[in-house]
Amino acid sequence: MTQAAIEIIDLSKTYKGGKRALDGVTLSVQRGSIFGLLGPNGAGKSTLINILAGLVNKTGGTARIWGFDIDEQLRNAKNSIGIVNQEIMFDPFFTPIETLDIQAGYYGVPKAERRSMELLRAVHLEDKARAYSRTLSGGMKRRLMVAKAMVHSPPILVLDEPTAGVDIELRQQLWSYVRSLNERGVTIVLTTHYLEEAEELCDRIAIINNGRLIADKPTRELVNMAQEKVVEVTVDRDLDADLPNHDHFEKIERSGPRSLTITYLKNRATAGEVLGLVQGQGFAIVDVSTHDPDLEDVFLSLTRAAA
Ligand SMILES: Nc1ncnc2c1ncn2[C@@H]1O[C@H](COP(=O)(O)OP(=O)(O)OP(=O)(O)O)[C@@H](O)[C@H]1O
Repeated sequence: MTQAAIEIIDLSKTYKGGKRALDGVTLSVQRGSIFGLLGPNGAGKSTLINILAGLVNKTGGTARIWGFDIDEQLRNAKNSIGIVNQEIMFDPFFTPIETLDIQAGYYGVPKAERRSMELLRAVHLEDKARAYSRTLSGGMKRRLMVAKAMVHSPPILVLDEPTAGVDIELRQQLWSYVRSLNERGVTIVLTTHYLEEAEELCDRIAIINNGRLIADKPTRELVNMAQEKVVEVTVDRDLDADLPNHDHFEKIERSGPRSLTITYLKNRATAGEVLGLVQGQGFAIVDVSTHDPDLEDVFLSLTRAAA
């Protein structure tokens, strides 16, 4: 079996003062995947990432990065991962190109192998190569952080909330760069509050809440976990106060003179049955559309259940 890109077993962290930020988290990230780590504010995502980055000491469990144990082979572990933190961290008096060169030097990348300009081009900052970093906009700074995390060509890139405060267009650019890295074989781990983003980008999603893992599944499976489905039905005549009803319907509402919005649980009924029940009550169906549950629905129901 190929080794995982990241393997975490029973990872725990209790901060001084007693806050238990991680409580026995076990998960593994497959090589070549895009893995999403989701959770409400304060769930423990940054703590987990900071442990991998060597910025926070764990209080229990083990973590291996690209097969290297963070306790026993820290240098190899660190060389295998590039981390983009939530906070913007670089000297504002250096230019972007200097920032990348210095970082490459820090990782011992020989001058001939440095790809600073190529990295700036990839994050659309080549025209800012020689500007002071402090003059960059927030979105530009974030893209510089991504380039900085990639100077040593790590096989894993971790992004902790990389698009917080970044506008939609820049976010799209950032994600297309992240996708192209992934296509070239880089394993991606990201935390985000944008659930749609996670749904669109990630192959697999783990959710943590209060320091505990509450889900870890392929994205599709996770989305399928939402039981509520909604079907919009247009019928052939005006609806009066007597709406069709059945105990298979969780909720039924009139959304127009001839249209109905029916919510049902997919483990109790199928769309066909729901439509059959409407027809059975004397309505001919003119049009139908369905709404599939998205990650937001799953996320809310899981975090609510675990609260
Ligand atoms: N240095 C610290 N000392 C004490 N408690 C801390 C420290 N850092 C984080 N915590 C606490 O640990 C818990 C987990 O925080 P963490 O930053 O890992 O969450 P998060 O999921 O990344 O949240 P967010 O999405 O808001 O960044 C929180 O209750 C937080 O207040």
